[in-house]
Amino acid sequence: MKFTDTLKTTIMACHDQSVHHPFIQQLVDGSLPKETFRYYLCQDHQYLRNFQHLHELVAKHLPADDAKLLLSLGAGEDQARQALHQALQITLAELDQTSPAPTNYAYITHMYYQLTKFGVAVATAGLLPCYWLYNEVGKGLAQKQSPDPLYQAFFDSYGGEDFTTSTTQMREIVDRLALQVDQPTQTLMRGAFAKSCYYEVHFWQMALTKENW
Ligand SMILES: Cc1ncc(CO)c(N)n1
Repeated sequence: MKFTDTLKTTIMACHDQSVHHPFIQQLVDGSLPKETFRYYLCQDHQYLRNFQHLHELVAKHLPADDAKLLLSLGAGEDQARQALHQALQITLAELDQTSPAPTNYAYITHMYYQLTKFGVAVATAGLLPCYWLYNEVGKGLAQKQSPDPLYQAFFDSYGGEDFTTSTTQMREIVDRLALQVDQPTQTLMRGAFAKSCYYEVHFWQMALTKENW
């Protein structure tokens, strides 16, 4: 069994909590207020910027092939996001000026902490739920047809072939890293993964309540 196979129960629990969460349910039935989705997109822009920066930091510690692969993973998502930003007329200034809300801040700082405290293998495990969860949610909701095409486009971008390939590749990177570390470090990798899953679920709640300081 590969290392990431042992994480399946954790990610599927996170998936179940996500699809039952009112934020996702309201995207599916089209009732989510546009203001709430805008809030989510602005917060998520901040999240993704830091997520990308973490990819750059982690890549410095990986063999050249995996470093290149890691840095190529997020490209498709950027394009899908730009389309959503345009549709909702969210400006670059607005995206840049958004300050991370408490849950977002906690998730971001958690990812940096895993890297500085425990190193590259643990940090990379902490980045994996981001791919895996959205891919599972996207695959499950790709055929649902939300009455709001914008919301359906959001799901479709994560359920499609490109993001599925990125998710598989990220799992393979984590599997290769797990083979190179000892058992206690594998336990830390599981811990980083589980904490990120926790924050993923709370990210929906943060958006739904438009959490603020
Ligand atoms: C918080 C969060 N997790 C995962 C993804 C998927 O990339 C995202 N865009 N945002």
